Amino acid sequence: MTVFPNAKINIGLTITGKRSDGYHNIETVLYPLKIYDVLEIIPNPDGEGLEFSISGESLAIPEEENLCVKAFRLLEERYRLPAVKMHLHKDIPSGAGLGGGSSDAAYTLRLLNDLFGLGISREGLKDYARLLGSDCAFFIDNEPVYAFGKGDDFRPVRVDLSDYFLVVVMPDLAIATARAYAGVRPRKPLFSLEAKSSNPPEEWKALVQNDFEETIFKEFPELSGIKESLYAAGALYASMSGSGAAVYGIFREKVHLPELEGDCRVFYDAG
Ligand SMILES: C[C@](O)(CO)[C@H](O)COP(=O)(O)OP(=O)(O)OC[C@H]1O[C@@H](n2ccc(N)nc2=O)[C@H](O)[C@@H]1O
Ligand SMILES: Nc1ncnc2c1ncn2[C@@H]1O[C@H](COP(=O)(O)OP(=O)(O)OP(=O)(O)O)[C@@H](O)[C@H]1O
Repeated sequence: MTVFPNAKINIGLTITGKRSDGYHNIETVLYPLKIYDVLEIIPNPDGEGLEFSISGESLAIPEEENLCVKAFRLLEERYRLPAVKMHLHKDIPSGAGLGGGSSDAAYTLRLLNDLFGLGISREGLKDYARLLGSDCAFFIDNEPVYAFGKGDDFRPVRVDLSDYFLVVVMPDLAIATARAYAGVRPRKPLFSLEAKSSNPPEEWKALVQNDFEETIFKEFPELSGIKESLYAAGALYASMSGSGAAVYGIFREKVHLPELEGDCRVFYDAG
């Protein structure tokens, strides 16, 4: 069986406090993108356990560190899983703030559950996903949500970008999430993002911000340059996604940005 783990963007991101478990409390809106990896899992009756292979963008991590493998191991410890062959084709840029690895993990849980009839509920899958990373649980339902706590408690949100043209720009730069969090001082926002996101994208520029931008843009000014280029090209709203390095722009009409394509991967109509 083959599935297509998708990426996500963060619309706004406020870091509201440091938790006793070393993580941070945040609020953000998570929104699914039409940018995909490919994940195939097939029963392997002549084999044992998990045979894993990967293609596409290389990750330079040991196999057991891959979030797909971690997801398999998590279920293997709790359920009788038949031997499988798993292949992951990476196309979502990694270290981008696009949730690629998190999505791969969530889709591995969903696929094993469906393939072998494990009977795990949606909420049960989200609880397993929470053990794999803060962004993973979002990809179980994969709907736009207002996320809070560690970023894996959700409330529905009415954000619909289907009438807009979303461009995602990915420079040749990977940013480690932990390092990005270490650089930001928490703040208490006057108004919650949950309220602000009910405004249309035309009003977000003055309302909705990503708290990582200040420190990340100081270290990587080219990212701020991309954001400004998107506004210069007519974006209604532009922002870095999550802890970066991807920067996205929301346009009313279709655009083409050849000036950005030289040094970056540009994904058009991604929303
Ligand atoms: C930046 C976001 O992508 C926004 O959606 C997420 O908050 C990060 O999600 P993620 O990549 O799945 O992050 P995890 O793999 O859970 O955590 C990586 C590291 O980021 C930091 N981290 C992550 C989430 C969070 N709420 N507070 C944190 O401080 C911690 O140092 C953690 O060790
Ligand atoms: N299947 C995978 N795909 C991508 N990265 C993976 C995967 N498994 C483990 N990783 C590791 O996780 C790190 C972060 O992966 P991921 O793509 O989720 O982060 P990201 O793009 O920064 O997204 P976000 O920070 O929004 O979760 C990578 O740098 C890589 O070392």
